[in-house]
Amino acid sequence: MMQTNHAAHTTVPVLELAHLSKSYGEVRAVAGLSLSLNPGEVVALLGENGAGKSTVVNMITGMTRPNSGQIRVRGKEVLIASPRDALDRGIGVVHQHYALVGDFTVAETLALGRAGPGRLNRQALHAEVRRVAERIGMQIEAGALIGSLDVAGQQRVEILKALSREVGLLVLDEPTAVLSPEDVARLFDVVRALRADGVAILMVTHRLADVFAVCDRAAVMHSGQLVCDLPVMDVTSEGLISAMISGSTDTVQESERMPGDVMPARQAAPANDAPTRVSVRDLALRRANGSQAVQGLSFDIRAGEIMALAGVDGNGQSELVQCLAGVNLPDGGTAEICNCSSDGPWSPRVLRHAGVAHVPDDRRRQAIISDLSLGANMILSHVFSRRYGRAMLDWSRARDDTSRAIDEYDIRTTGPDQPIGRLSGGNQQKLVLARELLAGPKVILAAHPSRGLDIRTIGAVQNILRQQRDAGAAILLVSADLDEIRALADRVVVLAAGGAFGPVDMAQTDTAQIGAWMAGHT
Ligand SMILES: Nc1ncnc2c1ncn2[C@@H]1O[C@H](COP(=O)(O)OP(=O)(O)OP(=O)(O)O)[C@@H](O)[C@H]1O
Repeated sequence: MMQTNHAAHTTVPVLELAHLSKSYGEVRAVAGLSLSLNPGEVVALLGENGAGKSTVVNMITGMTRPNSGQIRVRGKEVLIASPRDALDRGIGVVHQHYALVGDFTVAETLALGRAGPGRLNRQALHAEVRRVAERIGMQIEAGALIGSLDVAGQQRVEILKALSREVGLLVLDEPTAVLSPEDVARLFDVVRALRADGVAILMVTHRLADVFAVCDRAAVMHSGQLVCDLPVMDVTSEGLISAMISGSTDTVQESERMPGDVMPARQAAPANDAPTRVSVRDLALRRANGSQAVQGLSFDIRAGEIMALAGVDGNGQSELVQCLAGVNLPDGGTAEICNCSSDGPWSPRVLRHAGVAHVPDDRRRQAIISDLSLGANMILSHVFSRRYGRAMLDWSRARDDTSRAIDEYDIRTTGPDQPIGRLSGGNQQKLVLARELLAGPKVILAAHPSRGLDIRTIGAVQNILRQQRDAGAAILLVSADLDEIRALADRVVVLAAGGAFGPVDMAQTDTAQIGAWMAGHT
């Protein structure tokens, strides 16, 4: 178990990074970064997309090696050779993408990867899960199947997994991005319990609310460098935003801001006679494992309207979006999009042809091919439309579109020929958005469009979605982020606890009500 003795807290930092640098070819991802974390300290690591945060995490957790500089764990210089080596040294990490196996129970998951058959004693394992969970006030059932847990539950398992080892530092990579407000509050309770236990926490986040809610210090990166490292009580949101955007805590010049910083008013409510573009009636959907994901769901989306589909991941949102994108057929009821019906021909090809754009929720598995260039990834969604030619590929048009997207979306890359897997996560997401919105779609299925994006880019992306809406697109916005829903949606439907709440006009509800529905309360 991790240390529990407060008397054992010393001033020796759990982790010290000294002049750490990492380059990928010409790109200096991290340049001379020094940062230390004391026991029981919660430090936020902030920065725009491509600032170098993941590279720092990767070096700390043994995913990649620094080119120069030192890493010291409890005062001793170390070379962290692998993720297992990091764990052996007391450094645990909870990534954004959980690598859990659905058929195992929580207790079995903790046992995975440990040597020795004696370890698989079911009772002992269950007792261990309960012991670790209770100590940090976490609610979790040792016998629950991973596949039956929602995303917040799976995150709790990942935290438990790390804590079942003797962890002095826990790295949380964008832990709140996928959670409902209630689950965020629960996570923060766990973070506070860990802090009280002397565990240091490094939290990578794009959300300033996380910083002020639970962090002790805020460390901001800009272009690979640490430009601010201050106690949270000494910083303001404006100062942090300035540091992220310009690398200085001085006030940001107007010219440095992106258009999204200013939220334009709604141009006009969708006309009552606007055509219905998406219609879902009594829809039933199953998960891949056969369980019921959605039942009795009905709503319409008209041209020029944004409907938010709120809820914590795992409550049927993925199944719904995949059905509306033509990947799956409904298990019951019907879906109609732009005069195509799920009772007739229904496939991604048919629906793309009808004008449907799709920003999937799982970028790495569904939206991009990492080894291919940005230009080739640009082509992926437009193969059926023949935008880039029929028999011969119009490569120069694809490159032109990609170059324009790089400028418009401020994508940090060496150019259209760079493999997309080399970009930071946020910059990959920007290319996916640019590609999907390129051809003026009639319907946009946008699953977590701003997940992983920095605060400036989120504003810009929200403005682009508003422009598309004003140009007549019908938009289904899948989101767990109440600020995003409030900023964009005209109406909202919530999927939670196997049921659907709404749809309801945003004017007729408030974020407290939506948050309560997301938690499954009526
Ligand atoms: N494997 C790689 N090969 C080449 N370049 C890389 C690689 N990984 C990261 N980079 C580059 O290093 C820089 C820093 O990327 P990093 O992923 O650390 O940023 P980040 O702050 O985590 O961004 P985000 O918020 O978008 O996740 C970027 O310019 C990125 O393109």
